Amino acid sequence: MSRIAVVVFNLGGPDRPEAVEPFLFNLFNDPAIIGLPGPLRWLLAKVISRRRAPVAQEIYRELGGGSPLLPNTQAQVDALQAQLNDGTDDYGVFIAMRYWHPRAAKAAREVAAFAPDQVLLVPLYPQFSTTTSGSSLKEWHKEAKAAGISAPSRSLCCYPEEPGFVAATAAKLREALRGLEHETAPRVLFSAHGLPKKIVEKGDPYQWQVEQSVAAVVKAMGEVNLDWVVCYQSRVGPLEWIGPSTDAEIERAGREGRPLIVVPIAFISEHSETLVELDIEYRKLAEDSGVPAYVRVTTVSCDEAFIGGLAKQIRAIAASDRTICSQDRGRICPARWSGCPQAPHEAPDQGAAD
Ligand SMILES: C=CC1=C(C)c2cc3[nH]c(cc4nc(cc5[nH]c(cc1n2)c(C)c5CCC(=O)O)C(CCC(=O)O)=C4C)c(C)c3C=C
Ligand SMILES: [Fe+2]
Ligand SMILES: [Fe+2]
Repeated sequence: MSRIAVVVFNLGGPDRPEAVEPFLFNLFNDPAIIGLPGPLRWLLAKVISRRRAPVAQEIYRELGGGSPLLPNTQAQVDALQAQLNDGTDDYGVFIAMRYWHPRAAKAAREVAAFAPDQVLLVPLYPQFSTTTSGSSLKEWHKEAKAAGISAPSRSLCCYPEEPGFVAATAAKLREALRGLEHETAPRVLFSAHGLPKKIVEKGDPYQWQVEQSVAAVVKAMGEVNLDWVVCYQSRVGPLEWIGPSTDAEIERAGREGRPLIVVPIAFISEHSETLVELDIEYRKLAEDSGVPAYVRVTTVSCDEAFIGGLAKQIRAIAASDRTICSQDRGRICPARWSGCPQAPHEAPDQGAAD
C-alpha cells in the first residue's frame, strides 16, 4: 500500500499576545490580501499590523491571549487520521498554517521525512478563495520544492456542497430551531467571512461558492420553511466589502422584532471570528438592537458527518488520477475558474494569488 501524506491548510492564529502583531504582519504582507508591489506592501503591512495589533489583542484576550485555531485544527486532524487509517497506517496528516506556526515550511520538512508516494492538499475552507486556499496552496508549492518533495501532489480545491458538510450544518441548524422558544418565527443568518468587493470582481469564486453552500443547506432542510439571508462578517480596513454585512442584518432583525439564528457557513472550526465576533460582539449588538432571541449555531468542527465526508473526498482524490474540485459530481473546478490551482497541477502558480 502506498504512503499518502495529507496536508491540511488553515489560516493560523497567534498563540500569545506578543504573536499578534507579527501574525497580522504576515497576513497583510500576503500579496493575496494586499495586491501591491513587494516593498510598498511590506511598508503598508508594517503600518496596518502595528495599528491593528491593540484591537486584535483585545479580541484574543477574550480567548485567554491566543487563538484556539491550532488545537481545534489538531482535533480535526486526529479525527481525520483515525477515519483515514481505519486499521492501517497509510495516511499521515500534517498541518500547514498560512500566517502563524506551524507554517508550510515546517510541514514540508515533516512531509519530506515521511517520504510519501503521493501528497494530497486539503484546505480547511469549503469555499475556494484566492485569499485563503489559493494563498496557502501557492505557499505550499514553494515550500514543497524547497524541501525537495518529489512525490506527485494533488489538491482538493473546494467542496462547497460536500454532502457531509451540508448534512452536519443542516443538523445543527435543525437542533437550534427546535431549541428556540419564541412565538415569532426566527430569521436565519448564514454568516461568512467577508472579502473586499474588488477581489470578487477580479474573479474570486468565494462568494459564489458561499451561496452554493447555503443553497445546499437550505435544500437539505427539506420541508422546513426558512426565512434566511446570506451575510458577511469580519470586515477590516477602508475598502468596500461584499454585503450585506452581518451587523446590518442584526440591526434590521432588531427593528423587525425577529429572533435570530446565526449559522457560520465558511468557518469549519471555532476561533476568534466565532467565539468573540459572533458570540460576544454580535450577541451584544443583537441585545442593543432589540433582537428578542439570539442563537449561534456551532461550527461543524469534529462532527462525524463532516469528518467522514472529508475522509471520503480524500480517499477519492487518492484513488483518482487527477485532482478533484467539488467531489460530489467528480467534476473539474465548478467555478470553471482559470485560477483554480488544482489543474493542471504542473502549473501550480497559475493565478492563485495574482
Ligand atoms: C473563509 C475564511 C476567511 C477569509 C475569506 C478571510 C479573508 C480575509 N481576512 C482578512 C483579515 C483578517 N482575518 C483575520 C482572522 C481570521 N480570518 C479567518 C478566515 C478568513 N479570512 C479566520 C479563520 C481568522 C481567525 C484566526 C484566529 O482567530 O485564529 C484577522 C485577525 C483578527 C482580527 O484582527 O480581526 C484579520 C486582520 C482579510 C483582509 C481578508 C481578505 C482580504
Ligand atoms: Fe480573515
Ligand atoms: Fe476549483
